[in-house]
Parts: sequence; C-alpha cells; structure tokens
Amino acid sequence: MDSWCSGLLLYYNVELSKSRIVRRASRHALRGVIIKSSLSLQITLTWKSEPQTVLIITKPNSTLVQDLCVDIVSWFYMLKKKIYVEPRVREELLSISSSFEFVKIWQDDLQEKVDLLITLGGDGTVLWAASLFQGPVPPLVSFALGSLGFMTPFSRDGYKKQLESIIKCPIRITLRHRLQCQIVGDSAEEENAAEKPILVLNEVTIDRGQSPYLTNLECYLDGEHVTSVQGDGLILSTTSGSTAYSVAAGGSMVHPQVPGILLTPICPHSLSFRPLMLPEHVTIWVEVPASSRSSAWVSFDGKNRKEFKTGDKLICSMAPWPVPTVCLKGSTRDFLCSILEGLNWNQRKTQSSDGPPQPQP
Ligand SMILES: NC(=O)c1ccc[n+]([C@@H]2O[C@H](COP(=O)([O-])OP(=O)(O)OC[C@H]3O[C@@H](n4cnc5c(N)ncnc54)[C@H](O)[C@@H]3O)[C@@H](O)[C@H]2O)c1
Ligand SMILES: Nc1ncnc2c1ncn2[C@@H]1O[C@H](COP(=O)(O)OP(=O)(O)OP(=O)(O)O)[C@@H](O)[C@H]1O
Repeated sequence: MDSWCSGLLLYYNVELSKSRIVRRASRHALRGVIIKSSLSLQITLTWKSEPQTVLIITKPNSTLVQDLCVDIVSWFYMLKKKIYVEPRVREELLSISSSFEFVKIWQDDLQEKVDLLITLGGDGTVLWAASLFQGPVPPLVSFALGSLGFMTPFSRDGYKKQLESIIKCPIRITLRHRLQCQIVGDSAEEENAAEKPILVLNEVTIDRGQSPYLTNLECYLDGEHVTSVQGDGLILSTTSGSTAYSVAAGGSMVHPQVPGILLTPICPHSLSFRPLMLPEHVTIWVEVPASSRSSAWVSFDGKNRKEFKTGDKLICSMAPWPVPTVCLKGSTRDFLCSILEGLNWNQRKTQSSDGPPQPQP
C-alpha cells in the first residue's frame, strides 16, 4: 500500500481501513505525486518530478485577473513549462501580444495533460475549474481575486515566490470531497438516456424554482425512506460547501477535510427539521412524489439549473475524486482564516474588566 494511504489509515484507524475514503484516495491517482498525511490530518504532497504542465483558469471580464494572468503565463514560459488556458483567455492574451502563441488550448483528456491547476478569481472560479475535471484533479492553487475567498488562500502579491515554492517543495493540501450526482427517471431518459453523473464541489440544490407551492421531496438513505421535505427545497452539500449556501440555510460549518454529506433543508415548514450531517458512505435519493403540486428545480454548484420532474430521482453519494487544494498556512489555519475574514465568525467586542464584582458564594 502507498505510504500516503497508510498515512490515511493511521488517521482513520484500522477499523476504517476498508472505508471508502481510503479506497477513494487510492483511486484518486494524482499523477506524479506522493501524498502523506499525519495524525493532524494535514496532508502533504510531494512531487515525484517537478510539474511540467500548468492549466490556468481565470474569472472572465476582470482587468486585474487579466494582468495577473499575463504575468503568471510569462513567468511559467520562462521556466519552460507547458501552459494551457481556455480559448477565451488565449484570445485575450493574443490580443495583447502575438508572442503568446505558445499558450495552448486543449481538445480532450484534460486530466491526462495537467500537473498543476491555477485559478485567478473567487470561489466561483474554483468551482468552475473543478467542474472541468470530472475525474481525478491535479493540485489546485487558487489566487484570490474575488470579494470573498473561502477556497482562495493565495494573494496575488508575491505570486512568484509562492509558485516557486509550490513547484519545488512538498505542499500542504486540503483534500476537498465532492459529491457525485445523477438524475435518473422520466426527464433524464427523455433528454439523454445515459446521463453522466455530475461532480459538485459545493452542493446540489433542489428548490421550488418559480412555483408558489411548497416543494415536496421524498428523501431516502441507502434505499430507506427517511423523511419528506416540505419547504423551499433541500441542499445536499459537501463539507467545503458547508460555508456556502448550506450555512445560509442554517447548516453547520464543517472543516472541508471532514468526509460527510450535509443535508440542509431550505426554509422547511416544520419547526423540527434541523440540518443533518451524514457519514461519507451513504447514498441519498431524492424524488418528487406523484402527489406533489408542482415539479422542482435542481442545480449543481449553482449552475446547470434544470427542471426536476415528478418521477425523476436524484442519486447522490460521495465521489471518488476529491479536489486537492493547496494550502497557504495549513488546512485548518486556512479554514479558520476564511471563516474569520469571510464571515466574521464569532467577532465580538471584548467585555471590559470593569463592572460588578463576582458575587461571593
Ligand atoms: N443564499 C446563499 O448564500 C446562496 C444562494 C445561492 C448560491 N450560493 C452559493 O454560490 C455558489 C456558487 O458560487 P459562485 O461564485 O459561482 O456564485 P456567486 O457569484 O453568486 O457567488 C456566491 C457567493 O458564495 C460564495 N461561495 C462560493 N463557494 C463558497 C464556499 N465553498 N464557501 C463559502 N462561500 C462560498 C462566493 O464567494 C460568493 O460570495 C453555490 O455553490 C452556492 O453555494 C449561495
Ligand atoms: N473560467 C470561467 N469561465 C466562465 N465562467 C467563469 C469562469 N471563472 C469563473 N466563472 C464564473 O464567474 C462568476 C464569478 O466568479 P467568481 O466567483 O470567481 O468571482 P467573484 O464573483 O468576483 O468572486 P466572489 O464570488 O468572491 O465575489 C461565477 O459565477 C463563476 O462561475
């Protein structure tokens, strides 16, 4: 067994040696890297050989992003790396200078080509980049050029030093779990009989769309009916997504390295429907029952919104391919920084010491 796998085993204990996290991680097959984890769950990744191919994904329509993209592309070119970008970005670069001819676009097999993935933008760009890899994902370095950055720890100042260190040294990563979602049933068959599963990094959401009625959704865990959702909808979230839509709907914030699936109702019309966190191995089914007054809508990381009709079934489980995001300070420190800076988590003025004396017992 690979050393990084035994590292995971060390953390997850011998009883869990057959758990899906270990199998998932072993199938993860990051090219050219060895992963080690310690008891503190900080996973470290060591390059077998220096990464040669870089994919740079950028948020559209931002001058700041474009400028940084030019700098990073030029810097990697100087280091003789192969650079891939999206067709839009290649055009932008060529409109700046024809010397950017060396920048490539890809046709297929992206995951075979790329050693290192870089995003310039906000969390939405990270989601976009991850969605391009519906299988194994290379290590992802995300530079913050959005307003909030829960998954974007790197700042554009000093990018050279940061990237230099990333391509030369062992790196700390957060292995962000994804959910594998598949719609089967009437409308899936109509549109595309062999609909492929979609991998999400944040969440899959089923909501009432424009319907004025309560959404009515039946939920099953591993084939057994567990509850009916009557409200605005339901979010099935990863732990990375726990700080996104799920937290806004009342779910708990969970460290992204924790494997599990959050089941968070949206405005449930029931006082006792608290959000749940389920273990990583469950399979969740959601259906719109025939008795429902209307259909619902499903979206994946906020995108690809489509109608979820009566008779359709959403099947959701943990995906075999997580997203390894490179940490700035460490998995836990980066997570805490993001909730402190992004959400002002537990910010309160400190109570002054002057005041009534402690009552005597
Ligand atoms: N009420 C809400 O909070 C709400 C509503 C719809 C969608 N969303 C979230 O927006 C995401 C799509 O992001 P986008 O940038 O493409 O759309 P967007 O541009 O509308 O941004 C949504 C906001 O969510 C933040 N966000 C995204 N992922 C996050 C994460 N993992 N942790 C904390 N914050 C996160 C982004 O930084 C951004 O501020 C969806 O996956 C969903 O989670 C949130
Ligand atoms: N390469 C891309 N191609 C197409 N759309 C993209 C790409 N990168 C990002 N987007 C989309 O652009 C939108 C904005 O991106 P992003 O969230 O990264 O920036 P932002 O909105 O400025 O950041 P924040 O959400 O932190 O304020 C998102 O909906 C995202 O899906």
